[in-house]
Amino acid sequence: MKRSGDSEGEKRRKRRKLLQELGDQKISFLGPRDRGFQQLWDSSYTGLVLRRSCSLPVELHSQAESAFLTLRKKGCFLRDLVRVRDRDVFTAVSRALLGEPGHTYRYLDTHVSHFKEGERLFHGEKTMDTEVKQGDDEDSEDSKNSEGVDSDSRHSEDADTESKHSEEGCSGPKAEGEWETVSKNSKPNPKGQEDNEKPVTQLKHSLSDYHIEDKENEEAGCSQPNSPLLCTGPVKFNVTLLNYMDPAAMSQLKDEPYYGMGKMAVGWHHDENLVTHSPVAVYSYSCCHDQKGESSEGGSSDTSFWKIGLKVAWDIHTPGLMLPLQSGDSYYMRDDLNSTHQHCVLAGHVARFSSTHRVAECSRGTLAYIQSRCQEALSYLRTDPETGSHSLLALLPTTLQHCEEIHNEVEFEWLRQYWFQGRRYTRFCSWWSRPMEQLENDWRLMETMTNLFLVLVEDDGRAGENRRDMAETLLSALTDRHQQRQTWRDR
Ligand SMILES: O=C(O)CCC(=O)C(=O)O
Ligand SMILES: [Fe+2]
Repeated sequence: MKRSGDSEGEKRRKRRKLLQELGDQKISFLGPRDRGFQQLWDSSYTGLVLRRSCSLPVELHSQAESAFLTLRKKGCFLRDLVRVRDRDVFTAVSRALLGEPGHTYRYLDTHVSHFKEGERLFHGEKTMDTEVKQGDDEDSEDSKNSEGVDSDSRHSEDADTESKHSEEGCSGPKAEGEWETVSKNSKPNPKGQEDNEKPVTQLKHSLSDYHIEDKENEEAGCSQPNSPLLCTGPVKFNVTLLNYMDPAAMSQLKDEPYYGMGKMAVGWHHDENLVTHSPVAVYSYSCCHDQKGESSEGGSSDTSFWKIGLKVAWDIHTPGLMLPLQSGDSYYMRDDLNSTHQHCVLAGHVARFSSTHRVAECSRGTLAYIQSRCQEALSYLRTDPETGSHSLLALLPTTLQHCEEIHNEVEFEWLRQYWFQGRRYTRFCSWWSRPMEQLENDWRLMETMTNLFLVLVEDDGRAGENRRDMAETLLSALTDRHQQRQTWRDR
């Protein structure tokens, strides 16, 4: 989902220029209590749709809640170490990724989540492995709010939140004893497993259905005025990224810098790596039902609410929009909203889960894809069945170039990404272990190929032109690999 082809340098320049223009001033933003809010929404934030909690079945809310709490209890939410402007930083929110078997999802340059079909918590709904790629937004430094802390702190943090929630009885309609039942059921009992998987799948299906009867919702007081959903759906979401954060356990949240909207759980960003105009649907669940925020003075701008911030990308003149969310509310970013605008998540006072659904662009992100790429490269390698010795079947510079590109792709986009943090998820899901071993074997054969190419160009007996081309191609591939390996070593 590239909004523009700006290079990092250009973005930096643009950002600096805007910040200079802005000086010390904050840009204005509007919330629901402010006059002109709806007009601003209609004129500058079309594509944003709010779907109130009451438009989804009550059972779905309570099932989703059980699923979230069980996942948290099992430690499935992990903070991702992402790459932001050449720095590695931990996301403030903890995440888990669900999706099709063998599919991966990229954001901000790292494999983050890693589950798969058949595992206890996710059968029926599949988990996957996430790659991260450099963000392309102008605010990529805060594109995901993050802080450089040791990953181990996450464990104590999760433990803290768990006990905190129990103490405060912050579990919404469910009492603590019932969470126990959920987690016990989910272990040995297949029926219990299904109970945990279904809600996430069901959420995805409910949110993918665009045919919301506005009239019906209006009567129930559910609809947001002037924000009809177009009947374009249902859409087939292929990625579910779950987020979790307890603000009480997070002491170093950044302040939203441009508008003064408050503390950010997720900084300004565009969602990356989606098919063009993929809608993004987000279900928001906060652990205490925001009663405090609703009734207190200041209402929606009350800091106890979780809120979404939206802004027009590269624009310091259009006011920002701040949308408070009550537990069970969902919102959609439709049409080109995600590419023309940025969004952030503003932390409320209680712990909150969100289930985000998207259509990821995954043509180069599946296991089947990388396996077939490896086969392409290895088709130029012959192994003698008798001796096991290897030889090259094609000796052209273009073949060499092609093989070395695949070699780099499997090493840097898959193996290193996996070993960097994708592997953390093996304790919940071993699905990727075997395929990764196979990819590593393929990679090893490609190392053999590189050595054979090297022997070839070092062979003084070989004729001039071709040998020179081969040497140049090889040198450039090896230099590139060397640099990339150095970057990974530094990480
Ligand atoms: O939690 C939310 O409401 C949205 C989170 C988000 O922007 C993301 O995961 O990309
Ligand atoms: Fe997002």
